[in-house]
Amino acid sequence: MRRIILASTSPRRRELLTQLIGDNFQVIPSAYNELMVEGLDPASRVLQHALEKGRDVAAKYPDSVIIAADTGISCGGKFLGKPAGKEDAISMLGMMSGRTVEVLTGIVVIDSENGIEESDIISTQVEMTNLSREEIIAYVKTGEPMGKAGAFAIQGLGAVLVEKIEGDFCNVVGLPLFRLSQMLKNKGVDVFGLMQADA
Ligand SMILES: Cc1cn([C@H]2C[C@H](O)[C@@H](COP(=O)(O)OP(=O)(O)OP(=O)(O)O)O2)c(=O)[nH]c1=O
Repeated sequence: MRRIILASTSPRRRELLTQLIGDNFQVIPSAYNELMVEGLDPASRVLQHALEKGRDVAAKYPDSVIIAADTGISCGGKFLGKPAGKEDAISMLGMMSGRTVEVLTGIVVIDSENGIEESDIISTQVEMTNLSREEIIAYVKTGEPMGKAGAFAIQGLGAVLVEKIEGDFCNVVGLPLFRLSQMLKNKGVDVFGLMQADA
């Protein structure tokens, strides 16, 4: 079975990929600095970041299947990434309060044996509830917003902020598992077969 590598530092992405293929992968973070790409629209930005992360690891690990992703929020066309600190998190959540935002994940699967890349941008519409400043400050004080695009975690306490979504839930967390399963199949990775081996 080909070596599968998740090019990510995200514990959430690791958990999501485990849901799909068990422990049949290695985690090797990319050395790519996400700050390097500027001036792109939100969708192009997450795609470019995902591609750069995947290519960085693919160059170091031949004969593998490399998975990389990048998630951001488009709020009225403005890109929101991970908050720089508590004040930034408060500002982001205030901006999103009562609005429908677009969570965008750029996803890439690279066959580092032949260099063939497959990539996509998956969008989930997320309707945020109205939040008072007191609620926002209380949520930020839990610490959950840090390290999360848009300063919330839908899979955690952040569920309280989300009235409804339209699209893939896993995509909001950080890996669009349905689309990823299709991309892995195109690279000869049979997720059902892998999980049978683990059963
Ligand atoms: C919107 C949202 C994001 N997130 C997290 C997933 C990602 O870890 C993070 C998105 O930021 P990213 O910059 O995409 O990912 P990362 O820096 O955490 O990890 P890496 O680049 O090494 O893959 O936000 C949630 O956990 N829940 C959510 O609801």
